[in-house]
Amino acid sequence: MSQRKFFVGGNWKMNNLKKDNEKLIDLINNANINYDQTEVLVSPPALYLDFVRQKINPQVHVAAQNCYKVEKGAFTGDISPAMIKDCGGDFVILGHSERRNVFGESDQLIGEKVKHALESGLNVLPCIGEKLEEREAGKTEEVVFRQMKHIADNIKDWAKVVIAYEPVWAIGTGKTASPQQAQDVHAQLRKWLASNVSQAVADSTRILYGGSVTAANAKELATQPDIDGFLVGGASLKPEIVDIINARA
Ligand SMILES: O=C(CO)COP(=O)(O)O
Repeated sequence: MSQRKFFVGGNWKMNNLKKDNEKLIDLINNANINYDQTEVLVSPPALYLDFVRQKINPQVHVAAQNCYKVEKGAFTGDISPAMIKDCGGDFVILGHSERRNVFGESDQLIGEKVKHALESGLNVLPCIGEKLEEREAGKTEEVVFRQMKHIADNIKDWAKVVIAYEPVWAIGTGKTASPQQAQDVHAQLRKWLASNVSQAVADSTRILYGGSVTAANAKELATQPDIDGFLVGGASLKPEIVDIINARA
């Protein structure tokens, strides 16, 4: 188990209306959570950032699920880091596999978004991960290292960065990576950071695992030395998120 502070994020994706958000907020606000031990983040759809920020425990980070790479302009339908901050958000998830694969975002664009979000003063949570066919072709490392490089090249202040490794084949499928499979990739990513950024950054940067995390599998995943927490989708909409947050408690 690492000395890095445990970190659990709930990516609500495009789910829930205000009344459901209120229930989730109540759940988290009333739960027994040791915030000295675990950092907690929730990521509602951007429309609800303000609403969630007003109501949730101030110790909980509030993240947008995406943003664009400039502060303002003629980009119909998009939002900027300045707007996220204005609505009380302090983090943004970037490069989620659904952004990459459903909305066609490139490594290059994700790198540019990381750069602008950091320059705007947000913390960033960039996501990387291979598809099933890439894993089966033995290309997992090649893919995640390439994704990581486009992100890392745009980061100056690593204290504002938490990485999520989310194998695409494990997202929303009920197929979690085994603790060993996840640990292996996390260890390789940390080695990559040591060689390509610095040993200090490799030692201090949290690498979260995401992909079908549940209360049932979180505890064992959380014992792996290079897994520093989770980015949770489906289970973050249910009461079990509290058990996942407390997986190391
Ligand atoms: O995409 C994810 C979190 O960002 C993971 O989603 P699930 O936990 O639903 O598999």
